[in-house]
Amino acid sequence: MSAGRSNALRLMMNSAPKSGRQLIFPAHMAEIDARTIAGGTPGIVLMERAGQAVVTVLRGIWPRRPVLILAGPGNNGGDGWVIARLLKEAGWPVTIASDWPAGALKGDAKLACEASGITPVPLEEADFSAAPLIVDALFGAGLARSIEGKLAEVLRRAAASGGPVLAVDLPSGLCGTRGEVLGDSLKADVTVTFGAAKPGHLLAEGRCYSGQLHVADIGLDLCEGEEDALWNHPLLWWDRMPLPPSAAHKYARGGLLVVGGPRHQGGAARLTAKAAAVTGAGAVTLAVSAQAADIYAASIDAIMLRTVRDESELADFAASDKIAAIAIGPGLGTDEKAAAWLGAVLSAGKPLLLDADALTLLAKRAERLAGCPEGSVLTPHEGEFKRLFSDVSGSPLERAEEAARKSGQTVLLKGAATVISAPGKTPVINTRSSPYLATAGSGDVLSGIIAGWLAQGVDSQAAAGAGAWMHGESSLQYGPGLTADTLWQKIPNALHAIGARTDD
Ligand SMILES: NC(=O)C1=CN([C@@H]2O[C@H](COP(=O)(O)OP(=O)(O)OC[C@H]3O[C@@H](n4cnc5c(N)ncnc54)[C@H](O)[C@@H]3O)[C@@H](O)[C@H]2O)[C@H](O)CC1
Ligand SMILES: [K+]
Repeated sequence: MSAGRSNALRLMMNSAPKSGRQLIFPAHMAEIDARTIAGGTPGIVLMERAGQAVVTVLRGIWPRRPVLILAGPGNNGGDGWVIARLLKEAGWPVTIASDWPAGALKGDAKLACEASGITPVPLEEADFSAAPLIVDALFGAGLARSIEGKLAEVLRRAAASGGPVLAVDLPSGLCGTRGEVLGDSLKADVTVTFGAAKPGHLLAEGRCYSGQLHVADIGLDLCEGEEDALWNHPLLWWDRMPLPPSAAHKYARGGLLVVGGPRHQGGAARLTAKAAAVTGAGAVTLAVSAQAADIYAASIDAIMLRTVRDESELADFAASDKIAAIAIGPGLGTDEKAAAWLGAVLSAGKPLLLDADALTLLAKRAERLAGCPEGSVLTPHEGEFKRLFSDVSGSPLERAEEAARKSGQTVLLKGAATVISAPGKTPVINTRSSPYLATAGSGDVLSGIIAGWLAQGVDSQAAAGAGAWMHGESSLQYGPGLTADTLWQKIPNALHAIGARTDD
């Protein structure tokens, strides 16, 4: 990416540089914390900065009001004690509820507690009746087991109070690695985390429990490239996307073959083809059988239609110079003919976008997965994933990574947070999306966007990352009333949003 393009993008997206997209597991963050302390920054200084960062966010959102801080036995609780002291110094009415007074604390947390000069009330006596602003500093990165008993009870009382909640680092009870709630947790309106977001803030229940996420820089010794995952953003892939040269020719901008299926399923492949064309593939051709051709022809304008007699004619066309990539699966069907057509495109050696029925067919004949051309993308939802990789378990992040390793391809596992994993590469988590995307045909549009980039020569990981982000951005631009029929019309808005203009 030229410096101009990069800077323009940063300005346009109002975003931090790429390092701001790092995701770090809690256990890894503890190592970074220890490294930073060993490098000469005392732990109490980090805790002071963490507390100060929380107070800055808190005061930027809420005017002065009663605050109830729930403080735990470890350093998350220590942050809570720093926050209590700083708010008290600023004249805020602060109560701290904790079963761990100074005598029960160790290290920096003990220092922070002693410096506050505040005596805590036991958690059981925490008074939520006035719906105070609740600061959840019970457990953070050190959560080691399920929250149960009277700790779960205090979280339930806090939730029932109706007061707003700010979580320190992680909502207590939320697993920062997998995003699952262990026992019980407290939904936060705002979460302030330190150094980098954790995968658990985004995966599974994490997004819903974390609320608005703020990442505070507290001077941790965090290196570029040591992240466990990346949070999807155009900064991760935009420099790998082509913009059309001034003298562009349609085939030079990428020929895409979309394989259609039977008459009654025609809509899916058409949506894929339209989305690919809008994404910038210069020439999109739908290949269909003679029996289905009239149905397909009825509602495509800029898409070319090619009637093929059988799999050998399809294989010849797929292998031709005009085709740079192939999308297959949406509306393909799962009968013998569909299986034969899938076999025909597998043999062409072009990057494939494999979705829907193509994944179902591959699950039935696992040896075919090994025959997929390098640089292909698989886009399973949970059900398709289970059929295709029945022996792979774990969190979405772990499963996508294992599936990418096994298949040798880029795997995009769809979900509330979509995970993209390419063999040997850092996985990417996409949360740019809207719930309105949960509608029939929306996946066909995603396939089209990814295939549109593959046809333009973009590598599979970048194509999948861009696909997930643009699909989500298009849905956000659309808002309520979204249907997959017209979602592709918002793809240009998504391109504009990321600054996809040719340079003057
Ligand atoms: N580098 C940073 O990000 C910084 C983080 N800070 C804060 O420190 C916490 C992590 O502190 P740690 O002491 O490691 O863990 P916790 O405070 O989260 O909890 C450990 C404590 O809790 C007990 N425990 C764990 N799970 C349970 C449970 N389910 N029920 C009961 N008790 C439990 C465990 O035995 C320990 O006693 C991080 O989140 C940040 O908030 C620093 O302040 C700045 C640098
Ligand atoms: K917490």
